[in-house]
Amino acid sequence: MQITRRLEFDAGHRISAHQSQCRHLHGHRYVLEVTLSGDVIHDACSSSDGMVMDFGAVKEIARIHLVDKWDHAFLVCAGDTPIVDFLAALPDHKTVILDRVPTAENLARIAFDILEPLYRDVYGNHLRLERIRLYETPNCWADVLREI
Ligand SMILES: Nc1nc2c(c(=O)[nH]1)N=C([C@H](O)[C@H](O)COP(=O)(O)OP(=O)(O)OP(=O)(O)O)CN2
Ligand SMILES: [Zn+2]
Repeated sequence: MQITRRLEFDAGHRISAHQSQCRHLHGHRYVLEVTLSGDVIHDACSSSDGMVMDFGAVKEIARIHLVDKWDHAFLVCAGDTPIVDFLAALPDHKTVILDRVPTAENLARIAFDILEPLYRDVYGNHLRLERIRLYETPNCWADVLREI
């Protein structure tokens, strides 16, 4: 069985080498979809009876380990030095420095790699992170799928 939990957050970014608009500083309301697979729990004594994982618990893991860190942050590549230096000069600015360009593809990959071990076997019901889908806009998204 598969379940999906959707979370949303706001963040700024730019793609400095982009030929068009995206080289400018701008932001998105990102949508993160976390898709898990696992066996449905059959335990009348458990609050998760009938579930793969409680949607609230799915959200808490993604919120604590990813969304709270990226929400209202500026996501910047370490190599984008003018912006890294500018943001460092702003007192207490929420900046997330990444080792790669903050495209939807790269952000989805980073999200998958952070979250995958955190969902693995949480309930002993073969729970796995199957897919991270990250919407950069309502029309543009990237998927990272579990490979093994
Ligand atoms: N493969 C990718 N292409 C682009 C990315 C990306 O992350 N991966 N990012 C951008 C820009 O950052 C921007 O977020 C996308 O803007 P745009 O193409 O304008 O998307 P919209 O949904 O706003 O487009 P509409 O034409 O208004 O629907 C660019 N490319
Ligand atoms: Zn963008």
